[in-house]
Amino acid sequence: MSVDLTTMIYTAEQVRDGEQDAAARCDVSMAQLMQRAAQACLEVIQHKQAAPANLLILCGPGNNGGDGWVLARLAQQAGFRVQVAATEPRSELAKLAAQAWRDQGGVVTDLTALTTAQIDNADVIIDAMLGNGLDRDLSTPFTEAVNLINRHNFAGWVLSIDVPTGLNSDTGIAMPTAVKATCTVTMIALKTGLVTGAAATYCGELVLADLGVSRAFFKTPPTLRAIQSSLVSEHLRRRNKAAHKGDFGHVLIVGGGPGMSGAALLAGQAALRCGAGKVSIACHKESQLAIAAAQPELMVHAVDNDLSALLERATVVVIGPGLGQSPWARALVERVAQWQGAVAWDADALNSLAAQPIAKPDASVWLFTPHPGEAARLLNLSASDVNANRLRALTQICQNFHAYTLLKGAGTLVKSPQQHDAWVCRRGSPALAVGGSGDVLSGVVGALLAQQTAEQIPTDQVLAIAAWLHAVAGEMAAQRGERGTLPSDLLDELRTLVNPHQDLKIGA
Ligand SMILES: NC(=O)C1=CN([C@@H]2O[C@H](COP(=O)(O)OP(=O)(O)OC[C@H]3O[C@@H](n4cnc5c(N)ncnc54)[C@H](O)[C@@H]3O)[C@@H](O)[C@H]2O)[C@@H](O)CC1
Ligand SMILES: [K+]
Repeated sequence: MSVDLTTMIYTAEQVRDGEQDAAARCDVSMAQLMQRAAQACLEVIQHKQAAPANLLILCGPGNNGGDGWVLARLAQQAGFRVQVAATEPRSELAKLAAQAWRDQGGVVTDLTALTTAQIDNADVIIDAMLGNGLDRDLSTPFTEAVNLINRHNFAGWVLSIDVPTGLNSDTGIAMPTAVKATCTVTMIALKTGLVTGAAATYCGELVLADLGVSRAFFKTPPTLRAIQSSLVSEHLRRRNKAAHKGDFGHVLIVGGGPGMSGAALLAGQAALRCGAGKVSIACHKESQLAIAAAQPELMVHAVDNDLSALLERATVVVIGPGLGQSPWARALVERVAQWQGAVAWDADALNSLAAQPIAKPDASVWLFTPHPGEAARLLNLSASDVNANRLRALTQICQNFHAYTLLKGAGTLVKSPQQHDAWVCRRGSPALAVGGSGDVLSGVVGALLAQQTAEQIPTDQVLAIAAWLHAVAGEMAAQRGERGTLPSDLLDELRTLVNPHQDLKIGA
């Protein structure tokens, strides 16, 4: 069976523990692995830049530096003009590799004396300062080197070996700054910190170098799995030609408080565009007219605090879009929390649960879609605590609330309460960073829940599929410009994406 190695993602500890074992099983020594790591980097450089070009290789104390020292030697042999600026090598392999570079006549300057002129003279900077051994905040001389590399006016490009220096390879957090690479060549396996958190700001293009041992390594179960398009196409097949609307569920969206009709409308439109059989909206009386006028396919009900009749007819509830935090909103939250079925919680519905928790009935399935601020409120933390370790925050929400959870933000994470590993969405666009985007996502979740039976979608895959659809719709809408894309622009794209098997050309 073929495995897409870029879909399985590991912590630094898993890579450290697993790589030695995998290397032994493949009968490869650690020195050979380092040689292969350097060779892989050289191939990436040669692909982008013909020799002779000026390479400046910055080497740190550990084996990340070791990769840099070996690369220096190989690159010089391949005809590049190579300069090395380094700190004292400390690991045995790095010491040997540094000696081999000097034996070849290579010149070394001290990293503490790195100058702007050295940087400006380079066509390519190779960052081999620190890799997955980073265990504390950067300090001199690494901070200064990172700042020099990140200067806006550097005309060349930057290759980081394994992990951009300063980026925590587990959390994707800069400690406190990190190299902004054009390209990161990571060894053996993708690390969690390269795909979530602030990773997208620092990693550039990600290249996986398997060093000939990845397949042995991948026996280790991953911490994250990348959501792939196949998950969508497996479940959203062509519809049965004899289908009727009752087959595709009835979504009840509870939200649309005074002045916030748009949020409920967007959620309702997304649910319709993603294939829900029927969509009702329970909103404040002040919002009813605006929503009903905007989308005739929506059934719009003004509610006080009695949802009983609507809940009886619903197969799925989405609560939160434009709900607000009034006593009216809280009464609806309390009523929905008692309902036994699948409930997608978002926005102020999550804030309400955070302020006054309510236990989930055993027979209910709850799905949460917080952004980091809402996640922080659910966990009684600050948003920066959540961002410091997104995977940990996600896991805690799943456990504390027994809820399937999607944590928004670049590198959206998804986890179910029963499973050890989590999903990461590697797709998306900064175009999605605009109010209303989350409302569309909750409508997508509602539509998938409504079609769960018809399409046989396991509950633990609903949020993963929703995250992918929303992210890719964002990418598609952003093709006309990231800035200024509106959540309503996603609706047409979603319609295309939820019909992956349909050839939309009209025949004779
Ligand atoms: N072990 C392997 O199988 C392979 C490892 N490779 C390379 O080895 C790297 C890991 O090597 P190491 O475990 O030696 O780790 P690193 O080379 O990332 O760094 C560890 C060293 O840096 C120091 N350090 C950590 N944080 C620091 C900070 N903020 N400021 C200053 N010094 C700091 C540590 O005390 C230690 O001396 C990988 O990232 C990869 O580049 C590759 O050669 C491929 C094979
Ligand atoms: K590095």
